[in-house]
Amino acid sequence: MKIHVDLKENGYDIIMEHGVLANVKDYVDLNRKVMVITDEGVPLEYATSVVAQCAEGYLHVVPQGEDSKSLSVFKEICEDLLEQQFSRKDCIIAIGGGVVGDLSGYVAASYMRGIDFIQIPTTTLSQIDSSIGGKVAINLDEVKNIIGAFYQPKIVIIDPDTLQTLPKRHYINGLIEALKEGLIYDESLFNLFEAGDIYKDLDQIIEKALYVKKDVVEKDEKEQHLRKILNFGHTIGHAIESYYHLSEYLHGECVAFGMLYFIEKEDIKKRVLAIYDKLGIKASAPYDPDTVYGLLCNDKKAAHGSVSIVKVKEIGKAEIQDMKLEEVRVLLKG
Ligand SMILES: NC(=O)c1ccc[n+]([C@@H]2O[C@H](COP(=O)([O-])OP(=O)(O)OC[C@H]3O[C@@H](n4cnc5c(N)ncnc54)[C@H](O)[C@@H]3O)[C@@H](O)[C@H]2O)c1
Ligand SMILES: O=C(O)C(=O)C[C@@H](O)[C@H](O)[C@H](O)COP(=O)(O)O
Ligand SMILES: [Zn+2]
Repeated sequence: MKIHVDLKENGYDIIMEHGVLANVKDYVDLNRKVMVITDEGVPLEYATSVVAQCAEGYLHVVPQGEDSKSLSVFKEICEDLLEQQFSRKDCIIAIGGGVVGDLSGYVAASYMRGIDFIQIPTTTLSQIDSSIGGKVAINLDEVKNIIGAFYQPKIVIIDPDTLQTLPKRHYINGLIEALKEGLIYDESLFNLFEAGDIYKDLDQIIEKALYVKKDVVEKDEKEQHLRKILNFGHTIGHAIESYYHLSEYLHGECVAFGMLYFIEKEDIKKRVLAIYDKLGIKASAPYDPDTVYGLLCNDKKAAHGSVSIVKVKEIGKAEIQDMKLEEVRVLLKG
């Protein structure tokens, strides 16, 4: 399957094909220096099989987990590129989840003010969400994605076969971003979670989620307004993720917490909670409201005492409403 993301200067294709990892050379110019970046939790054969297809391939493995989205790991990769004398005509390939993709993308956006970047996502989250749309970033002092850029990949190559080795908790974690997209944009995607099978319907879930993100990013690449809907659940979700030091709960699990605060109707909330039960995920985590409030003020949608909050009043439809931060503090206490 091929989906084209149509952006004026920097549109690109998303290729989704079982077994495509063996043929990356058919889609990407590998006759140059290529730095393949992965993390230690991703089966190494995924990266080595791509390095083997390169004229001059290099492999950089980072530790798994959020701590790799850091200035220190960013610096290590940049130093590696410099040492191997990478030029502007060379490229970076990210093979992994959202951590590897966000980190590698920010390196690609920064090194020599930008070199080619290719995403080969290997988690449900990165195949559904993080590999497209161009949001690349690292964390700073446990604040999520506070240093970053909008930097689109040249191509995204999705091999669903790589998900076969993904641990179940991470498999479920990534699906929450697709559930989010069903709630804010595509009721048929939501219905797949309510009535479908998250294993048998996986390709359909990924495809529908990709079309949601494609549609929204094409309309508002740099998140001036509409794209904020993709941040549904993230205002409180990111704050709770940081509250737990980016380690206790996974990103999608925190988004699941955050979404519930802004689903207006009780009957819809009940349907979402039934899906959480089906997925085996928690609906909340204990926290100190004032601490979470302090973290929430770092939200990139906040300014001058207010924050753009995404709300769902009907399934498949999101609204963006500016709320006083103080109102959100009251909500957190309630
Ligand atoms: N840029 C965006 O638009 C965007 C969107 C959503 C989330 N994110 C970010 O993505 C990150 C979360 O990404 P994630 O959930 O993919 O986590 P992750 O990148 O940490 O990967 C999850 C775990 O699975 C392992 N893994 C990856 N692929 C595997 C495979 N095929 N088989 C076995 N193990 C594998 C990794 O080593 C890691 O331990 C967060 O930092 C979040 O902020 C970014
Ligand atoms: O693509 C977007 O826009 C999103 O908001 C997707 C989110 O799922 C993702 O977690 C993103 O990284 C959060 O963006 P941020 O601007 O809050 O860091
Ligand atoms: Zn997210």
